[in-house]
Amino acid sequence: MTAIDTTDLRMEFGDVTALEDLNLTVDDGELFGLLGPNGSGKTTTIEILTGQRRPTSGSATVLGVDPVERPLDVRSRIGILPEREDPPSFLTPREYLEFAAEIRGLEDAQDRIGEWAAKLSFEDKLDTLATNLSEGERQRVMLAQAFFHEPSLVFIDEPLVNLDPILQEEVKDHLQAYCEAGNTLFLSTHFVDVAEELCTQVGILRAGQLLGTTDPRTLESEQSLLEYFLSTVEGDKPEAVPTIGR
Ligand SMILES: Nc1ncnc2c1ncn2[C@@H]1O[C@H](COP(=O)(O)OP(=O)(O)OP(=O)(O)O)[C@@H](O)[C@H]1O
Repeated sequence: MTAIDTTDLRMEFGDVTALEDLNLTVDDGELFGLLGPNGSGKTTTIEILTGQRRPTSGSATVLGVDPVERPLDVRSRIGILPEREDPPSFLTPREYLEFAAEIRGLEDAQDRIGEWAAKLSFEDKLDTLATNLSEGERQRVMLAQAFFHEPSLVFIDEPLVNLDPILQEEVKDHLQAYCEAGNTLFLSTHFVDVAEELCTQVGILRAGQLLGTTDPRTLESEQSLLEYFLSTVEGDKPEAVPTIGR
């Protein structure tokens, strides 16, 4: 089955073409990573697929639903974590997650909140105002809201940003287990090493054009995903691309 399918998806902002006729398919169970330089159209792609932005032309289906015609329907079926999005500063994680649970019609909110706070190690901060949380703690709360209603498809922009190395490893394990259970993950990232370690499919975007997709596990043994990325994008020096450890 296909989780995401786009046909000639195009987004123009005035004279800037953010996406140029994107044709992309992501199958169920894939851990898909969209890699690309700054301004290549990754966020725009996620915004269209999650029903937040109407494309200039072209079409898409997400879990079989058109995100342009039925954005609320799509958003009720998926999880979303945009880049650098925080819980409201004036709410505690518990209050914010209760609010998110109510919107999603979850009846066992307290159980799920407890379960995800334990999984992401913020049980002791559940009743602390978000303004008093560290960046990494806020990212954990946002990860919990993306997953705690158990959607079969989640979109995440930079999943590991601000997490300490221990939690990064735990979140990576979670993301892989989530897809091994048959769910689908759509990541956007600048971190080639993260994509290489986690993803089952990687798409390379440059200036709104999808230049190629590959399964990093099937690259020639002497070719890293970083080399594939650079040769696909333009043959820059490896130092031009950040890795999570930098
Ligand atoms: N609302 C907007 N109005 C005008 N131009 C926009 C708007 N949103 C994005 N753009 C432009 O569209 C292009 C793609 O932007 P987008 O944010 O999708 O890239 P990105 O790959 O997510 O970048 P980054 O890696 O820097 O986050 C860029 O040239 C950007 O300046």
